[in-house]
Amino acid sequence: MQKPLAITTGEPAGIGPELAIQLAQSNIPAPIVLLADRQLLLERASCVGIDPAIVATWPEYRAEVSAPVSILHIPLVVNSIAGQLDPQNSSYVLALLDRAIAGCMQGEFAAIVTAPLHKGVINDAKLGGYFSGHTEYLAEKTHTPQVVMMLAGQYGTDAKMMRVALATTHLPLKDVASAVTSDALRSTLRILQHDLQQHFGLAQPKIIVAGLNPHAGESGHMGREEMDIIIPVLEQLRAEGMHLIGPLPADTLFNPPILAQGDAVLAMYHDQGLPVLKFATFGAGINITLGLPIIRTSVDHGTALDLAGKGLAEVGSLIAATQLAATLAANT
Ligand SMILES: NC(=O)C1=CN([C@@H]2O[C@H](COP(=O)(O)OP(=O)(O)OC[C@H]3O[C@@H](n4cnc5c(N)ncnc54)[C@H](O)[C@@H]3O)[C@@H](O)[C@H]2O)C=CC1
Ligand SMILES: NCC(=O)COP(=O)(O)O
Repeated sequence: MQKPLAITTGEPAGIGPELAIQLAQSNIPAPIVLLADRQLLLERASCVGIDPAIVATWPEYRAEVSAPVSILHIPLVVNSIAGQLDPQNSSYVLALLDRAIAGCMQGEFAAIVTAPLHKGVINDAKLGGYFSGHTEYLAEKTHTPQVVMMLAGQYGTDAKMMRVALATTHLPLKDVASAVTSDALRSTLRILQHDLQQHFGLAQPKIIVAGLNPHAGESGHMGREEMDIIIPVLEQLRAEGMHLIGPLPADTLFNPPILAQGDAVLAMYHDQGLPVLKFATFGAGINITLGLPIIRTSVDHGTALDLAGKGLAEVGSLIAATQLAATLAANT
């Protein structure tokens, strides 16, 4: 049998469990295993008016559902109420991830697809060590020195593809400039180019690189990171054959004619690139972690505590992330 995709259902008080149930009813071209507390899934299914008809426990499957689905039961620490965070369940959220990572590394699962978790409540739980997000946690647990966060989605009436990768991920804004070093930028661009070639069939990807400062530093008068770091790195990598455009001012590079010149944008920080991507593609965007030894995709949204347990959350992003994981797994 085809190896299944592991779906971590994320923060139990958020929308992840009910979206996972909806995903299980949709047409996914691969078997899926939902990592969750079984009772939580059944409760949230009834909240949103779905009879999930999933009784199989991984590694069993029931063939009569549209996609072969099973549940890998991991118990909650305490009962979870939709919309109400409880730090006591943070170890449960990490246990879902740890099990999925171990299964992927050992060849049990073909890929991990993550429903959203809540970074704040995991830190509130004080489990030892700062928790930045899935991206950094996956890098640490797979012993990967550097990964790249990229979000992608279709936008506009002609369904153009927008891909936005980040040079830095979950950092306080005050720490961003010092994190944009020559070494980090070089390896980010190499990982981005490699994975665009390997996973997205782009033989010679064109990457548009944003500046860090307003107007890309205005020739050094409005910040020197472009002159001192970004431009030298781009020149070096162009000499190696990479097709790089920029650094361009971030406020104008998302104009459609400029965007059309590249296959992906490298933004210097989270809130430089992602607001544009999410504005354009929200509800169907995908987050993919590049540079990992395993395949990991995710949704473009968070835990949406305001919608949890109400059946109002859109499942499009989780379906898109799962379909991409299935495609990447089939091509690997
Ligand atoms: N992959 C992940 O695990 C991610 C986790 N987060 C985490 O989620 C938590 C909450 O973040 P927020 O900034 O409040 O963002 P959020 O995405 O949870 O919510 C922002 C707004 O979008 C709406 N929304 C979100 N998902 C939706 C969906 N599927 N369908 C319809 N409407 C939806 C919410 O109702 C809310 O109005 C934070 O702790 C954040 O770190 C955020 C992004 C990704
Ligand atoms: N806004 C995207 C985001 O925060 C993704 O975080 P994660 O996938 O690293 O948990």
